[in-house]
Amino acid sequence: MSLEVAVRHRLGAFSVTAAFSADKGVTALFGRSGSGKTSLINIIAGLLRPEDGRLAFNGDVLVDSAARIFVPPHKRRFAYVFQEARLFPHLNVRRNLGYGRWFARHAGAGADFDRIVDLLGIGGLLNRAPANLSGGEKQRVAIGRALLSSPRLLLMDEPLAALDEERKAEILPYLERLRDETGIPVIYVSHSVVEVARLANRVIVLENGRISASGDAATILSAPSPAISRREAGTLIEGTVETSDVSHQITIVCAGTVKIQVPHLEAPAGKSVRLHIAARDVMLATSRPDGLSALNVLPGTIVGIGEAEHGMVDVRLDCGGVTILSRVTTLSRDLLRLQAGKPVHAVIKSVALDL
Ligand SMILES: Nc1ncnc2c1ncn2[C@@H]1O[C@H](COP(=O)(O)OP(=O)(O)OP(=O)(O)O)[C@@H](O)[C@H]1O
Repeated sequence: MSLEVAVRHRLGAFSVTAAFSADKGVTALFGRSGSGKTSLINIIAGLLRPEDGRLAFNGDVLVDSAARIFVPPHKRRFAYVFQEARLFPHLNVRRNLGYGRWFARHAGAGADFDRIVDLLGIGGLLNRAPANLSGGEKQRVAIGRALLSSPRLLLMDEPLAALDEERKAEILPYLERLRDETGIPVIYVSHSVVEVARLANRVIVLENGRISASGDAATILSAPSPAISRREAGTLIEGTVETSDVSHQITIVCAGTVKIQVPHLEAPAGKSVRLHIAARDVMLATSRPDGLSALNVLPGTIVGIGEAEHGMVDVRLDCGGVTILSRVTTLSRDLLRLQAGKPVHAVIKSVALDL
């Protein structure tokens, strides 16, 4: 599949100008609040008609301002999942799901009801009314309804933003299954590094209505960017599960020449995993520390040190071919005489797991 976008649109004082293409897998539109993500996904959905530009899906032209072509949303065969589930309150879950299927029948493509119900774990909810579902369950039903319309492309605008951390964690594995098992390409709007790190194959960074960077998730999320808040800055590491120590509930993940211990994973050896290590969770030591409870202490070399901001700097390290970012105070930088080329040890306090 291929989605080609080259559009320009003004909204009051704000304008979006973006050109990119997306293929299979999950493409994240990533950026801070107000950067234009929703405007851009609405243009793709057909909810906004761009003043200028062209949009094509698999060679099928959906928008061409010069040729006055504008295919309306319902004829694009794209499904849209919003921040809130927007279920029909008077219909039970089965009938809400059936609504998506009704569209699919009319589009001539049947979708496998049981498979999607199973994929999203909503089999036990079919006779319930939306009012009696948790936020996470409602959102899973909304995703199921979208999938049952047999879309050519699934558009998701911050589908987890309205949920608390626990509910987000509950839904993320279902989104991963959706990505890995359905083959439906997804455009996923988010401002969360954790979600994008976990789900996206490719990331398009938006700033002030313009694309400021794009590329694979590991590269984009590991590079300094105004789209990434200082709280979330860090590095994304691609690794594979090596072994598990069940008695200590620890799994060892290999990334390049480095081994990283993480909380126990129910995953077979060889499975690919992504780890997100936030810079604020990495301390530096100029010699190997002893008697420390942190499990991961990686020797490395300083590659570079960023600009000071609010008395803090980001120190970029090469640890056996793996890039790690550490946030330290400017006072520590000076006391430890940190500079490029200096060998140090990175003490990792916690690793976020992105299975
Ligand atoms: N109809 C409109 N008229 C004028 N300005 C608009 C209109 N719609 C959106 N904007 C402005 O365009 C900018 C981008 O909005 P948009 O919703 O696309 O950003 P976003 O990145 O999705 O933000 P958020 O993450 O907060 O949803 C904002 O400054 C917004 O106020």
